[in-house]
Amino acid sequence: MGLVTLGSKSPRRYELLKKLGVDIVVKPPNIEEICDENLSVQENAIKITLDKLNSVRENNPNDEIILTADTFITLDNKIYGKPKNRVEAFNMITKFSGKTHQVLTGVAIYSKELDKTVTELDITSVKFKNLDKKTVDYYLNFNEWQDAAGAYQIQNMGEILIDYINGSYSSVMGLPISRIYGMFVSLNFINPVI
Ligand SMILES: Cc1cn([C@H]2C[C@H](O)[C@@H](COP(=O)(O)OP(=O)(O)OP(=O)(O)O)O2)c(=O)[nH]c1=O
Repeated sequence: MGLVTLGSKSPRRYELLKKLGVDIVVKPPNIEEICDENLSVQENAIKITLDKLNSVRENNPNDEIILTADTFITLDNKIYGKPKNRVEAFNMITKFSGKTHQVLTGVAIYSKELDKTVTELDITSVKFKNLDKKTVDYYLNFNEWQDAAGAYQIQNMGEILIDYINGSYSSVMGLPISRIYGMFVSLNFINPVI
């Protein structure tokens, strides 16, 4: 099997992709993540994922397989990315308290051999428990909010905030592994027939 260029600086994405047994080289994109107000939330998730893909492709025109992704959260038509500071993180988690939000993860994969790009969008629902101020502050002290869309990390102590999820756990972490397997198969990169 060939080498996958992972266009992401996220260590979670690296670990998740590794589980598929592929060899990986990390080459993060160089873009500003800008949403287009004329697009829907879903369209924006794919747009930013493709912006990342195009950036990595431009800088690495000889790479065979390039994968990029983008994760953000929506609740009541508002988009939540990574919080800039602890106050923003506190407000985000408080907004999610007792409610169900959607985690959107867009994925784009380019195959040079086929000269083809495939994209998918995973939407997973996450229901938060009713959280009092003390619990939110207790969670924020773990400092997981600093590098996660929505200010929590399901794979770490973020689990204490969650009632249940409906969808893909790996997608909430940053990469929907089951979908990516299907995308690799469709691009003939993984061949399940031995
Ligand atoms: C909701 C949630 C997000 N996250 C992380 C996954 C992503 O790394 C991050 C979402 O931000 P992204 O902007 O999608 O990704 P990134 O900036 O970390 O990396 P890159 O743009 O280089 O690909 O939030 C978790 O680790 N756990 C969670 O439960």
